[in-house]
Amino acid sequence: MASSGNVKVVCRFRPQLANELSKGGNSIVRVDAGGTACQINGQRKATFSFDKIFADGCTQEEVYDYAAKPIVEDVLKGYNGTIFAYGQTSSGKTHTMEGPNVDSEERGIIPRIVYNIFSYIDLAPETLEFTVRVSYFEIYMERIRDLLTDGNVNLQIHENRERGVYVRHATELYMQDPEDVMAVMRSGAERRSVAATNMNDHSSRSHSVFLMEITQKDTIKGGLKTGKLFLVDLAGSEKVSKTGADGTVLDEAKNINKSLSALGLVIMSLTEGGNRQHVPYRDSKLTRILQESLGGNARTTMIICCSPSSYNEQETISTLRFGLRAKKIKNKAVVNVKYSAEELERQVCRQNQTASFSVACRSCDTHVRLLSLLAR
Ligand SMILES: Nc1ncnc2c1ncn2[C@@H]1O[C@H](COP(=O)(O)OP(=O)(O)OP(=O)(O)O)[C@@H](O)[C@H]1O
Repeated sequence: MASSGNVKVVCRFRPQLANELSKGGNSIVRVDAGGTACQINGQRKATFSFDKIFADGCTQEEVYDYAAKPIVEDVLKGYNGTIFAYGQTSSGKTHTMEGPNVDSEERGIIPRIVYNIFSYIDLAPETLEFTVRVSYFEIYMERIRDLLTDGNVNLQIHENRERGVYVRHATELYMQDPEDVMAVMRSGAERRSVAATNMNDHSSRSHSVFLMEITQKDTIKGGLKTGKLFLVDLAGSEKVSKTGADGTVLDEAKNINKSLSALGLVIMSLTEGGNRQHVPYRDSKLTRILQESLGGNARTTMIICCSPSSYNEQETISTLRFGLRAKKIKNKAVVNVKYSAEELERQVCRQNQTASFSVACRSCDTHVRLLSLLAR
């Protein structure tokens, strides 16, 4: 089953932070009552529309319900899904994806997804057997580092027909319950590259990718359905004059800005009348890993995180423009299913029986045998 659709773009404004207020920043954003348009009333006046806009004061649950829940439902039907957070440094990406505390109402999208997937599994019929596999890595200075083990610091990206684009030798762990996943996330988060800057005491210096792969086997009909879910917390773009970056933090900032530019170029080629035959996915590790999520076989939601403060007006407008472009990307998602030989036979027979011209039994048998051989 295939379905085409645009990337869904959700915008979230966080409250003003102390450092913005201390610089005399005032809120320049007004979100309309319908929650799909916002006005920026700063030095520049502009209006932007998205699938949904959350003003500061919205809850983590509201963001999850709109931005993530439908993608989780799709992944459980066998589609690939991606949710990623984009925005300038300290705009609230990690707050949105993980939250400040995974054990409270303030928990972010990833812990909510994990608990929801396992409650779905608990309620599913016993004839379905599930496996949940996770990996967790970061792209730091254009190198892929495994966050689930020490020393695995320069992983390579490969592609084949079976798996599509994947990170070779990334640790993959099978999970039994949500607490397992949360423990894995916590230990991965401890390995993440974080630094203090003038804009954020815990600024992520890498793009992190938390990948969950859910496979369901129908023990009666046979056949396997697999949905891959990419949960991506991007490093924030930053103006080094504002973050005060120097030394390693400055090198990190240059790499972050470079890979975010590569992401911008990919989005530009997929939209704005660009040449879809030559989308520069290979220009950065980030865009290569997100290849299927941007213009490919996935349901994708992008959450653009913004500051409402006049202090960050320019960055907010540039993030909102980025979101507008991303909204034009078209994906074509298909259910990843492998039928058993028996199920294929049943389907061919059904098709032959409903065809308007009748096919001789002998010919039908021939087809059935051929397809079941192919399926083995
Ligand atoms: N919706 C929110 N409500 C309350 N506080 C928030 C919200 N969003 C972000 N914050 C606070 O703002 C600060 C920066 O948030 P966060 O670290 O999530 O930003 P970020 O976009 O991930 O930054 P970076 O790109 O530098 O890693 C944190 O102290 C966080 O707690």
